[in-house]
Amino acid sequence: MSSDRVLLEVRNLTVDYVGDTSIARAVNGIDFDIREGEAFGLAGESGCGKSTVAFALARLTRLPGLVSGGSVRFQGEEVLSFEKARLKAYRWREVSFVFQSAMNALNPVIPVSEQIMDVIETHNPELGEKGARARAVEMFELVGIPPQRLDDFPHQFSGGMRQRICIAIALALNPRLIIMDEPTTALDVVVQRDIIEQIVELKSRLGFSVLFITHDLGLMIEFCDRIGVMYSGELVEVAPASSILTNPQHPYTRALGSSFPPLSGPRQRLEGIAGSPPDLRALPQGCRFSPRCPHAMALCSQTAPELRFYPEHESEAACHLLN
Ligand SMILES: Nc1ncnc2c1ncn2[C@@H]1O[C@H](COP(=O)(O)OP(=O)(O)OP(=O)(O)O)[C@@H](O)[C@H]1O
Repeated sequence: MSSDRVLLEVRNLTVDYVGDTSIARAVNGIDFDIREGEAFGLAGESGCGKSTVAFALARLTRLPGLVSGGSVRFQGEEVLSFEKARLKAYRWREVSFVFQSAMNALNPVIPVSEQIMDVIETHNPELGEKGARARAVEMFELVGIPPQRLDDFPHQFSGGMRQRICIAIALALNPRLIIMDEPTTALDVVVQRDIIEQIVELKSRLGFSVLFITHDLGLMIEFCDRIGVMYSGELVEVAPASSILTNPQHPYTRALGSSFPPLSGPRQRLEGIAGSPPDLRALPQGCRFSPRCPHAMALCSQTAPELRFYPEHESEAACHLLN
């Protein structure tokens, strides 16, 4: 269960990719909060900026990417101005990351035990080798892998098990926030669901928050408390997962929902979304979705709408049609 206490507060976050002759603003001043114990999802078509946001929150943006503005506050502290030592603690102890390709990041020539213990000992030198091993055993048990296998090499595990090991490493320091960017996409559907169910169970037991990015909208709705929908580097809607498809406020959210097969009920034709997202170097004036929006009005191609809270729907949306 999530509480009302805010863990991470993102305000006006802006991220650019700087080229030789032009700048692409991949994230354009977005605002959202992740609450304590909450699973927050970021949805949207490929290229809308989800991973760019995830990297910026963990201060992992690398050139040509540049966080050019805004604020990211973690428990009230400004992450964007952390010095080196504070950043190191933030990245592991407070926030950790699980990527799609995380399982390939395990070093193939080093036993898994050493790789987990290395993370634990670096951040908790007082535990010593014995203490670190005990913690590694505990983490293996937590993600459902027999601890007898701790000294095996990565290739001795299946893809699903390797991804569980990465989740064990991500959880080893008991972080408050786990950023998961397509954490199970490379795995088969049954293993994906199994791992997600396990993360849900761990989340309710340990109380951490999750930022979840996946193309699987069904999985996201099942797993998340709230979902932010991004379009062309901006948040167009933030709403409870339970109502985002049944009561979407923004035409893009509606379109995203109708391009997604229903989980139950009669089969429907997928409407899809005509057209494609704009080139970041040649953005339309006004609302970025207006050239594809079936309901666009004259105002939409003149003025960009702001994200506003609509209490009757418990959601925020950025659309002139709602005003
Ligand atoms: N290193 C880079 N250099 C230049 N542009 C980049 C770079 N990385 C990403 N971009 C651009 O930034 C935008 C956002 O990309 P990002 O990977 O964050 O999107 P995404 O929503 O996570 O996509 P996907 O779902 O495909 O992972 C895209 O237009 C992409 O082309």
